[in-house]
Amino acid sequence: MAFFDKLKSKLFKSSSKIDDGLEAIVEDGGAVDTPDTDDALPVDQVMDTPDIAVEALPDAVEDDAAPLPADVPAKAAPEPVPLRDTIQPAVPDLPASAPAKEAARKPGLMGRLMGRSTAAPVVRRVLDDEMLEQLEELLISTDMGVDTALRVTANMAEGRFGKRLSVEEIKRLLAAEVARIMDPIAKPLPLYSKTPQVVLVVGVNGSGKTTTIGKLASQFKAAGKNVVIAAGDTFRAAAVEQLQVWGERAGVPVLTAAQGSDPASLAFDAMGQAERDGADLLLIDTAGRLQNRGDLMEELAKIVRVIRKKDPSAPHNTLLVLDATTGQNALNQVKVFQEISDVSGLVMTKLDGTAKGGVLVALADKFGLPIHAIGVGEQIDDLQPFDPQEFADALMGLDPQ
Ligand SMILES: Nc1nc2c(ncn2[C@@H]2O[C@H](COP(=O)(O)OP(=O)(O)OP(=O)(O)O)[C@@H](O)[C@H]2O)c(=O)[nH]1
Repeated sequence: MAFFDKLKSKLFKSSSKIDDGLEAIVEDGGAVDTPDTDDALPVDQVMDTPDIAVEALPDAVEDDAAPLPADVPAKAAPEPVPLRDTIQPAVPDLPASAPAKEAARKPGLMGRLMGRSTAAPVVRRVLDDEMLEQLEELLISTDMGVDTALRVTANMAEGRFGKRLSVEEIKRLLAAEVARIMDPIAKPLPLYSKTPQVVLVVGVNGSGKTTTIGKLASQFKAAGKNVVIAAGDTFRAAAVEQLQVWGERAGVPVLTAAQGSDPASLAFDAMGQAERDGADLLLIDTAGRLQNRGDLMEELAKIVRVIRKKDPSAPHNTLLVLDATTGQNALNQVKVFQEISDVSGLVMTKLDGTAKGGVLVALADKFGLPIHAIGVGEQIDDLQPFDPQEFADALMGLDPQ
């Protein structure tokens, strides 16, 4: 619960945008429940979940939850990541608590017969084409993207046209749809039995690569893993210093090279040190200068070539770090980095304080790449495992269920 509160308060900007927008949409053409309208449309009927949503829920959750034998071959056998506060994805509840909540707010039978109201009135609006369009626009404004917003709202509307919905009910229905899209891609960073496991971290400058590596190193170290960091962005002195600070804090060695020197040669040395140290994980930072794509592609390719001399199966993960505040531009970055490297999973940073959190839904919908973790601040604990239902609820501004 504490985790949820934190995520929710940190995703405040996305959720408050949806909050405000939904209030306005429902009030525009909605009406306060009266005894007549209550009787006409029982809440539990409104909240019936279409079959499509029910079927997709349980499957995806089991994948990563099963513990794995220790001696399985590399890449075949991920074990759950030992991130601090790891929360295994829960089977998303069907959106059943909204009716219960709102029913609880309604006056009892006697109260209604006597015309007494014991709670604030609930405004509901009939779901029609116009309202659906408004909902689409609202989701698009959180950077969910047109295609994804259309799909989310269409699924949510299925079987509910002509029914009267309240803000709370719409939030729960939309959250269920979002969680359904996100569920298959919520996967902790897999850990392999083969060590050192080499994790190449890529992303444009400023996306949060350095910070994410620092947080990952600290959290893995705290979980008992032996970690080595290679400060592979040899052009940016500030990035190297930042990594050294994280390294000191976490008690993790950070390998650096002279400014402007060849990152591939640093990566090679780091492989050597990781092997000598018996490290479990080698995290390699890389440059993010997309201005010259050809150069960056060649630089990454060279790093890969060189580390494969020591381990032909490396890198075992290529983590793309994306900045949520860039909104739809993040989609473009995935495309570009998929072209120049073998992206195996995503970390989305800066979800705190942005109204563009919906972009994560668009990413999940479009690329289906695993989301290993999300950044919700600059502190070590602000890198969290990705939980689809909590994310969906926080995005919609829902209270904990
Ligand atoms: N609010 C917030 N800030 C973050 C988060 N992750 C990183 N930052 C900040 O974003 C800024 C850029 O982060 P870096 O880790 O330096 O990004 P980078 O990709 O390594 O960028 P270069 O060092 O320029 O290559 C820093 O000020 C970080 O503190 C996050 O999840 N939330």
